[in-house]
Amino acid sequence: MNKAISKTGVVKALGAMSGTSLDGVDAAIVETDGAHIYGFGETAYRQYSQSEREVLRAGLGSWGGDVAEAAAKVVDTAHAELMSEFSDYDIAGFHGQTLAHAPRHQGTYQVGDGAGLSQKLGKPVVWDFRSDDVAMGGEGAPLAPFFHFACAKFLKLDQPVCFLNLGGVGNLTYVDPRFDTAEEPGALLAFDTGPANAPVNDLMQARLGLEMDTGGKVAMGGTVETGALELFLAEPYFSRLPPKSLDRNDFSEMIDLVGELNNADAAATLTAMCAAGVAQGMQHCPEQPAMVLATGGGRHNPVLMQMLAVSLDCPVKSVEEVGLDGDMLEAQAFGYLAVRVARGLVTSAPGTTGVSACVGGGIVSLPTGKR
Ligand SMILES: Nc1ncnc2c1ncn2[C@@H]1O[C@H](COP(=O)(O)OP(=O)(O)OP(=O)(O)O)[C@@H](O)[C@H]1O
Ligand SMILES: CC(=O)N[C@H]1[C@@H]2OC[C@@H](O2)[C@@H](O)[C@@H]1O[C@H](C)C(=O)O
Repeated sequence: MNKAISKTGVVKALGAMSGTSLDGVDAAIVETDGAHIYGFGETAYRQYSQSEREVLRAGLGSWGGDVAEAAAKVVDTAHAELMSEFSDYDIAGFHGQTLAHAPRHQGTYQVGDGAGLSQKLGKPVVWDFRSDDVAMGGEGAPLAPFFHFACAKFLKLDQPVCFLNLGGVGNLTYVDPRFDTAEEPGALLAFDTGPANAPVNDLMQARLGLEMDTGGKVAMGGTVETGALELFLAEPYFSRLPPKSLDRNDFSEMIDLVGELNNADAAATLTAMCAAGVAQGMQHCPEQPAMVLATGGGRHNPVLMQMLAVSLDCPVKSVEEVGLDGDMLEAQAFGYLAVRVARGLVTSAPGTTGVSACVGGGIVSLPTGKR
């Protein structure tokens, strides 16, 4: 029996996530029994410094070795600092940083030492969420869908909706809250839609030394180059049926498709590629959702949001419009999933990662003396 937390009842979980954008670590409290959400609590953010970000960037694509070890140190330090700001919680969920993801080949690789973090925080820590799903033949991502299902129930929604995370990579969860549980076939369909902000960020970095196209200001003055957009949509990824997932750099060559364009046209075209990947992906939804709820940093980009509004057949809203926190949803997701793991509940299903049967996963590390 797992003694990380009590077997039943509502607990406070602290989730922490370091996403593909490499901007920083988000941490947030969620109150849950592993099935339902009862409330959300404190949140915090710790930005990576420029030099830390460079170490992480150097580690991307590696499956171990010195660069990965250096990245792991940055991840461990940043998480320990940020999560130490919290004390009132029962268990933590630690996603770590994905350095590489190729579920059908080498697997999936998140750095970060959950056992060490548990010692530092003096709390049970759940980590390595993705490996078991991949070992069972799943994509290992996305994992937020079970949390999205719980959010839809928390919001008392009674029609299908989509959660659309616009991070470095985009991922979509179709949720049908008319089902009782997330495990039931048909309750969830999820997949990565394509690159979201990562190519635009890379373009801004390469051409202007900027981290992002803040407010879509560069893209706003540009014209979408339809030839490049068509070449992008011809990528075999878009004709694959979901579930399916991506590595951050799977589409890094997209930047070459806009190489000849001026900054504004290039940014507009890469932004349009993100929206087009989502529109393409939406065709896989079993029913037209009542709305798309956008979360992640891309929802702050009005150019991207406008492109989505034009290309999707249903309203597109920020999750804030229904009372959720779009900067913290992924961190909350890993807090929620930590409780599921600790209580032996599954965290993915055939409809979310393509795994052959519902599967749990994750390692539970307990601080010394608390076994
Ligand atoms: N004001 C803004 N204007 C335009 N883009 C923005 C703005 N704020 C954030 N973004 C974009 O959102 C990105 C960060 O998004 P987010 O924090 O959701 O990513 P992530 O969680 O690291 O990625 P993933 O979900 O793929 O793991 C930034 O790198 C930037 O591209
Ligand atoms: C392998 C990996 O880390 N994937 C991330 C990434 O970032 C967005 C998208 O690609 C999604 O599949 C996933 O993260 C979210 C939190 C998830 O697992 O739901």
